[in-house]
Amino acid sequence: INDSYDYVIVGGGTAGLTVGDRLSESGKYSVLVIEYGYLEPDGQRPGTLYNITSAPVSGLNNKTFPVSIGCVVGGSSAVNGMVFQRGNAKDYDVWGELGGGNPRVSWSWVDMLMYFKKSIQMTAPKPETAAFDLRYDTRYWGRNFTTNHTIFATFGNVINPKTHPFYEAAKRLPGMKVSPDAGSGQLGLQYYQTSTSPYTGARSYSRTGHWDGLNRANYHLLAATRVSKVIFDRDRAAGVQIYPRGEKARNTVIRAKKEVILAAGAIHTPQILQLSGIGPADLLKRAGVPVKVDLPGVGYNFQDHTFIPAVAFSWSTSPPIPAHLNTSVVDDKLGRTSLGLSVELPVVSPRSFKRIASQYESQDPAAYLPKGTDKTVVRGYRKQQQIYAREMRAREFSFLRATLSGEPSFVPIVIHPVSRGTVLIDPAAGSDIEVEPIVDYRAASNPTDVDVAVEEIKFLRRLMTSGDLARYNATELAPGPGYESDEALAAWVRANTIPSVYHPVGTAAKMPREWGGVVAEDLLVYGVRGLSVVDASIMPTIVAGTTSMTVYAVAEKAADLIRLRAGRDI
Ligand SMILES: Cc1cc2nc3c(=O)[nH]c(=O)nc-3n(C[C@H](O)[C@H](O)[C@H](O)COP(=O)(O)OP(=O)(O)OC[C@H]3O[C@@H](n4cnc5c(N)ncnc54)[C@H](O)[C@@H]3O)c2cc1C
Repeated sequence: INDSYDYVIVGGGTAGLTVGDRLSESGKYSVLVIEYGYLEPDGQRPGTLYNITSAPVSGLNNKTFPVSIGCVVGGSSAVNGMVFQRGNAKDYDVWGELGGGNPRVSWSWVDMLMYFKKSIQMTAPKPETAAFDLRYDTRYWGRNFTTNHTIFATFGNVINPKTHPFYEAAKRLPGMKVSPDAGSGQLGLQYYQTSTSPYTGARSYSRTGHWDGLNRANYHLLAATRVSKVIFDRDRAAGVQIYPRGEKARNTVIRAKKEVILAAGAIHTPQILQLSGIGPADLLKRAGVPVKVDLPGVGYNFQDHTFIPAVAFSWSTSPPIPAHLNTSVVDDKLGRTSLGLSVELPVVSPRSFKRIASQYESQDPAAYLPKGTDKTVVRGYRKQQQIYAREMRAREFSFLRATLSGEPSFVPIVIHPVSRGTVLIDPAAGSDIEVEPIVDYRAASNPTDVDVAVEEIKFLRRLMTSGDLARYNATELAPGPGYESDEALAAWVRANTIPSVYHPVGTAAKMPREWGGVVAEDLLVYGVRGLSVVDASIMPTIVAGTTSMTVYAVAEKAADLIRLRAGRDI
């Protein structure tokens, strides 16, 4: 390990290793990735997570919840569920809208699609799945198999035939579409991939795609090492202060000649920024951290998907499976391909979507944000509110995601929540990086999210009791009898919602500074030079799918932006 590098990357997770690989591949720049987790000899150890408990969530009956994030080389991509989805095309167009109009950089769907194709190689489904209406289109994917140094999206070899009756029934619900490809950015029914190597059947993640086997003299990884803060020469990020895991007294500094890149994820990136003096000034003062830049958005705009673990039914007789699909279901190394739904609000709730949109639109934007939220952050939220209200009435923005497992039980996800939480250092802990930040999901703090969840339950009831599936006389087990009124359902939602699908995003948002943004369109942090953020924190709004695929694409795009400015003084 050297004393200085061109690029110092904080966090060897999903984004960190992707950027590290790209910046080092030409051989021109030296790159160091610093990761708190261990480089596990077996490549992964599921369950290697930070030990964080959330603040009590007042909208969910004051319960606390575990905050799961990977703590290992590979970060959350080493421990995640490997469900590999993108958001809606509209999600990225909204990112463009929330960019404030920088003519040189665009984050809209067409631009991001280029990076989805660069970052992920898709392997087509096997002939065994041909009997199903599995739609895919290679135009949405990278198809470069000349190297193992990539991330794979792979279909399983088999499909559970029990999904078929659900597919047929859901397809016939009014307004429902079938997506041409799970990566097309379009809504509807879709069979989707997992992040699995087609060759080995093992997890494909940032370590296998962007570290293992590269052996470049200019690409170093320092594992089991904590970055405690960014250090500055006047207004330029000059490097980071680090210490070996568990040995806080052994501080040293590694210098960055070109840029410090924060890729510590949506929980720890805002923590490091705040402990480096970049954040809401009043919070930093209370914690005794000298203020470098008063940037009120750091740690605000926190979003995650919320879900209900079971909206459950039982059959009196299960739907029959057509003989041609009823082949023996043998799980092989690639596992099964799953079937998902991505549904817009007018289809989830033809009766109530206009009311929900109008009520949401007319809210005072500060009403459900944390007390004392800075006016710039409120302004940014107002923008998001206008966009979300518009999209609640439109057909390109999903509000429900669920997997159709083949069993009469569902896990509905509020995929575009409007509540916003915070990730803030604990002022009582001062500048101690070992004390985890206070993670306040604030899920369901905005009643609109509860309204949407109630409509999701009614949608699933319609799927099970009308149309194709009506004849199987499903009995509802959860919520169950007695939950008819919206009020009763809302109370059930608050009692049963989990505030995180492990998709934390948004805490260092890419938005204009006057809208509470933390990074500009080029991902450079406002108010200093030579410091950028490249991870899930930069998403201004959460996407309608699992988040890792979007993080890979963000990292690929960021690497191009960073290389572009490498010759300039920033
Ligand atoms: C349990 C779980 C299940 C999930 N399931 C799915 C799924 O099925 N599909 C999907 O697409 N997504 C899933 N996700 C989410 C997805 O994996 C994440 O959104 C994505 O990986 C985040 O990438 P990132 O680069 O922002 O952060 P991470 O990959 O979390 O990387 C951040 C890294 O920074 C390191 N770090 C933090 N602080 C410091 C410090 N001070 N010093 C040094 N290093 C530090 C961390 O140890 C970590 O390795 C899941 C996540 C979890 C945790």
